[in-house]
Amino acid sequence: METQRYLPIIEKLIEETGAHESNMLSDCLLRVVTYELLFGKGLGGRDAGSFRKGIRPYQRKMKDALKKLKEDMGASNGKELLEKFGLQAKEDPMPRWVRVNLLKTTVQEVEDIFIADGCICILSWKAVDDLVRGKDAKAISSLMDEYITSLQPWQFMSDLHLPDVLVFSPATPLFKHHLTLDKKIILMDKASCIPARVLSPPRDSHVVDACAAPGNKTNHLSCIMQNTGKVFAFDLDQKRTETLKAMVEKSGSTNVEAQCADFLEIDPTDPKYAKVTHILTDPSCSGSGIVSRKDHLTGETTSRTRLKLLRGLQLRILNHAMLFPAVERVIYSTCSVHREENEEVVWRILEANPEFDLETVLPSWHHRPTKASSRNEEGEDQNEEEYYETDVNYSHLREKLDEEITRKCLRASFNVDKTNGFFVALFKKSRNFSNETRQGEGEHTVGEDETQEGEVEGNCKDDEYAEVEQVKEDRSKLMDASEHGLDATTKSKKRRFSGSAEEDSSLIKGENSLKKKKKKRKKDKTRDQSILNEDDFGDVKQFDHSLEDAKVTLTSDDADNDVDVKADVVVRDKEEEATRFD
Ligand SMILES: C[S@@+](CC[C@H](N)C(=O)[O-])C[C@H]1O[C@@H](n2cnc3c(N)ncnc32)[C@H](O)[C@@H]1O
Repeated sequence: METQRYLPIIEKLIEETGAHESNMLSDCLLRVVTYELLFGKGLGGRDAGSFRKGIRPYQRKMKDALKKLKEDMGASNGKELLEKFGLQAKEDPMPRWVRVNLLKTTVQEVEDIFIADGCICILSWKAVDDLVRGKDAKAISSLMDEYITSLQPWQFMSDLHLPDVLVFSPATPLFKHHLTLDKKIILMDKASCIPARVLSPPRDSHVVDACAAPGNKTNHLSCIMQNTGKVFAFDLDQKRTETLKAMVEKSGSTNVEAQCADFLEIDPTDPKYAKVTHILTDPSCSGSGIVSRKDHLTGETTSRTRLKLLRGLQLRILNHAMLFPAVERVIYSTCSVHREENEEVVWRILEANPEFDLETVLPSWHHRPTKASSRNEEGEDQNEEEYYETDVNYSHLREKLDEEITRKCLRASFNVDKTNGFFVALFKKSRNFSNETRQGEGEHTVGEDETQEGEVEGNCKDDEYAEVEQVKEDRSKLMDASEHGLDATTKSKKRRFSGSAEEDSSLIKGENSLKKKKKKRKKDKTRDQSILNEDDFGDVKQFDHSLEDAKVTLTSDDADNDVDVKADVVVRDKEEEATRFD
């Protein structure tokens, strides 16, 4: 790391003295040896013989050049020189994370190629299993931290959590490396490699990548599925879909069908998607976790309105994913540090979809979300009061879900994990909810079948049941409507969002049951009563209205309108995407 800090000075001296023309040391070794010679402990050690030999012809010139540089810059020692170069204040840089594209090569081959290039592998993939065996998540994390902070320039190692990920010392120039250009390695943050690996669709499965461009995770899915089965990859943005398609082709993913489409418009009941069991949702987010941006510190992305809008989109995408009839596992990720886009989304989704439970994301990972009751996760602007104040008071559910989410979801951050800020949740459909149960649900009204109500109550208490049921019914109506084309969908959505919550409820639920539950709920404070009602979805509603308007126009004969409105929706999305993370 120290060599890294001095790198601009070292490179200047190497250039000035012509040492880069030496063919006795590789580029990386030359930099390390120069650092040791000029700023470090020197090259007196017994093992330094061959390095001394390599640098000897330039040793005198280098020392003279450094002396002159210090004089010119008015620095009396190395530390002052660093300051003069403006390097002192630099934070620890991000290590270079690399995912091996297993469709084109192997981890062993990549290790060998970098070693042949003069890099030093301090931990090979072959040694990882033995190293982590018997260790718990906390021990694995601190081991990872020890290794990663000891990485010297041009050194690299295998990751301890993800088998196809390598990590290089910061600033290792990999952008133009032939392995990168050939897409044998993909330069992506370690945290971004977690969702596909955790979703882990088996060979031959059918998978949806709902928000896919530029396609890093799509290719990762293909790798894990060994190019078998099918990945349906969607992205709303035309240009980004082109990038996605290029990525798919160049990276050797042959099982991907990429399409420029709004995932929310994809009909889950289309027979084409009947076998979709795994869905990856990585929707637009504030991007506040991206280390290089740091704009969460300036408040640029933290506007509550913006976060609410994004959360609306994220909720809709996740809810839509859960409508696929055969879906078993849905993974959700963001590169945001905000609870609104992370824990709160999971919270609401769990309540609206009682047939889904959380699964622990990467059990060997230590860093988990902080409980809502304990403040101050780094970088977050929430506090406990705000968290509960802005939302419904979940009473007994609040603690249960808080506990569940903080135990099973995953957080990543630069300070703890040397990655971008990231969040991952894995939803799994519970076995109690077979497809038959689900299809049958639409025909039941609450209260008519106490057994069924009892089953659901296993997931949430009576008071909340009515609202959860309402959302389920909404969703089944949307599915029915989608079978009857655009007009029907529009009508159904209109019904859902144009009327009062009361009107909607009476459309959806058995009157008697509704009255019974409303009477009971009236006793409670208004804010406490619902789990996922229209207010909760205010943000979603806003999105719905925009799509709604679009659809209404689309039903007219005016083809120009058609284009304009579609463009309008895309523009809105693009505005959100202005801060996205690729
Ligand atoms: C965070 S990026 C996805 C990154 C991608 N998963 C990867 O790993 O390369 C979010 C993407 O979601 C797309 N998006 C947003 N809303 C969408 C929608 N309703 N349907 C499909 N794609 C959408 C955006 O265009 C953007 O490309």
